Amino acid sequence: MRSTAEALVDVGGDAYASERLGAQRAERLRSLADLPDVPAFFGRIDQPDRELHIGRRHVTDPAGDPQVIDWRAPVSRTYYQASAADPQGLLLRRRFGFSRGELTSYEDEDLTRTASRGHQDDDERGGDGGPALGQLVVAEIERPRSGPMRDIVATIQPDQDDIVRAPIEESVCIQGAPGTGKTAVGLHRAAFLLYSHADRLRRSGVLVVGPNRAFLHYIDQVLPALGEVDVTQCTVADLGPAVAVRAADAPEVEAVKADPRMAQVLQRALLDAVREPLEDVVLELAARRYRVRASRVASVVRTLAEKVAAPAERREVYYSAARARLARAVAEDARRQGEAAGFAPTDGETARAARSRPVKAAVDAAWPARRAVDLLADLYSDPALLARAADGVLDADEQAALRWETRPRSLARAPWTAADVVLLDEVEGLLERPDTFEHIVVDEAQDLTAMQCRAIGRRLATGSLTVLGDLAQATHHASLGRWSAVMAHLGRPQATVRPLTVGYRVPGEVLDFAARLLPSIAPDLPGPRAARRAPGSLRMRQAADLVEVAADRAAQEGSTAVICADAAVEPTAAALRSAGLDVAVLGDSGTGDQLSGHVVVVPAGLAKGLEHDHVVVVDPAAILAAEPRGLQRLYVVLTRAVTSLTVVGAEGLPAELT
Ligand SMILES: Nc1ncnc2c1ncn2[C@@H]1O[C@H](COP(=O)(O)OP(=O)(O)OP(=O)(O)O)[C@@H](O)[C@H]1O
Repeated sequence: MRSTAEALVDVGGDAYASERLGAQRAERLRSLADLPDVPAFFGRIDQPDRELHIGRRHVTDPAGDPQVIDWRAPVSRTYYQASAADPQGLLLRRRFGFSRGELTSYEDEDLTRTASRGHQDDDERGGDGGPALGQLVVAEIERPRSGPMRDIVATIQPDQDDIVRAPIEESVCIQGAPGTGKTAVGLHRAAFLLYSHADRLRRSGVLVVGPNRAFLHYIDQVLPALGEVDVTQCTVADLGPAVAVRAADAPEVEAVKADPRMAQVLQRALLDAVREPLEDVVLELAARRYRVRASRVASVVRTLAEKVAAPAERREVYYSAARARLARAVAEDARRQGEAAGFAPTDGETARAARSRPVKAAVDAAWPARRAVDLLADLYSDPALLARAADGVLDADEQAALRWETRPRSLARAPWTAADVVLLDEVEGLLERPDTFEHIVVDEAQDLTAMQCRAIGRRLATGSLTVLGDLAQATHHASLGRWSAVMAHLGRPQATVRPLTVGYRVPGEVLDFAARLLPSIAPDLPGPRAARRAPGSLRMRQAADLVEVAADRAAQEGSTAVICADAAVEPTAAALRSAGLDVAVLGDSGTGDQLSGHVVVVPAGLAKGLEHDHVVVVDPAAILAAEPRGLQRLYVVLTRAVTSLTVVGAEGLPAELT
């Protein structure tokens, strides 16, 4: 297929057509480029009359006959869904095992055996009564981690496949315990939708929103490995305007800024400067003078203000565009007067009149141009404006929490906080229509505040959402706590919540241990079930044993992370280095070499969503004490391990875990 594409000659009817053909061919070659170590197929299904190989993309022979079927094609579905109990027309499923691109093994499942026989085989039962996993699937899950996240296309499980292939119209919300594959499922769903609805999605795109740069860096190879290179990935902060964050809010201040009532306050503040004019506008149109009555202009201003204040999904007019509309309305009024008097001003003359000085002055007075940063700075530093905008919405204490002592002279150096960026984005969403996407995948969504949800929802004009998260891992104090609230603020309140309960990452011993925190942090959630058990995977050690434990784990195959309270990162790294260990520290940006260092020290605040073969959790008491939701943070860090978890300083574990 590659040589066919390479051999084509880009001759179109003219230079432009030839150039377009060349660009298309380059695109095709790019999508056909092989990634080293990525085999052309990973599975086979045998139907009574044919055998089909399943792979990451279609492969055809020179005659155009399919040799490998794309995993996303409808016929591939049986590869993921068939079981002995419900063979779906298959006789056999074969999984191929590869090592560094070389075929090393295969495993057959005879789907003609009856269900009861299959499930009684000891080696087919999952760790905690979960699904029966073949040896190749277990080997894939346990394969040592290094570097970024991998795709799971060869081994997607039936409950995961249901979500991956849910119809594009359906917004889905997935509540899944740690390591159940939420992130993997969300990314594979993006790839599935891009394949199944290529035209629709390539035009307006797919967006993946993650919690921080380190996480985005960790997942950024998955979609390219699946042949999808045109997906935008960003953090919620990236959605907002590029202002430098120079300050942090106290929790009670952040709680006010994250509250959805702020949307109303900001909208009122924006429209506060809009004035119905008291004076007529006198303007020239096609060399004649006209007077447009103040009452006429006022009525246009009122209508526009109502339209700008409409809920986002029904908003037709944005604040900035309303200025041009107002100017046009004034000029059009003059034109009608001219027509009534027997003149016929042209479109061009009317447009010129709309740009004339008296009309501009009238628009500036009635509907002043605004910038988000000015508006928010005004709101924070002008108590009278704040009182007008927040009247009946925020109480006196809440208003006081927002106030700045003084308005900084330069707004570029203002003490903006992360929550302010979200508010600035809300204002920008009133000023201009944001760029929108046809599908948005939101990961770690349990931590979103109402205002962050609104920022994401605004970017979803008519499309649908895949929302992934675990309420038990919600560490942000202003997060919403209920999926119904998250989905409502995202603008898709009807979404169904689907659970994923089988944990693939964490061995049963470790998962059961961490889950003892659930009654305290998320009593309504079902306990997770581990797909496999690994005796000896959980160990408790004294604080003094840190260096010895880290050295021992680092000597094992796979990645080793030492997770500690954010404030303890430097001393912990220093202690390990002075013992001669090769240590990297994971920073916000999460660059590759930090992730593949021999021992990587991970601040607890950045551990979410990541995983490592061996995890050493240092001083749980400090992690617990570092933040109001310390128990949730501890649950996150205890559920990062694929192979082993060692708690160092186990004497400081909370009562639930001792
Ligand atoms: N069907 C599968 N086959 C092989 N590996 C899988 C499968 N499902 C999940 N995994 C692996 O399990 C690990 C956890 O997956 P993932 O990170 O998507 O879980 P998560 O639910 O997002 O976890 P967290 O709650 O910690 O964010 C990953 O290494 C992933 O590759």
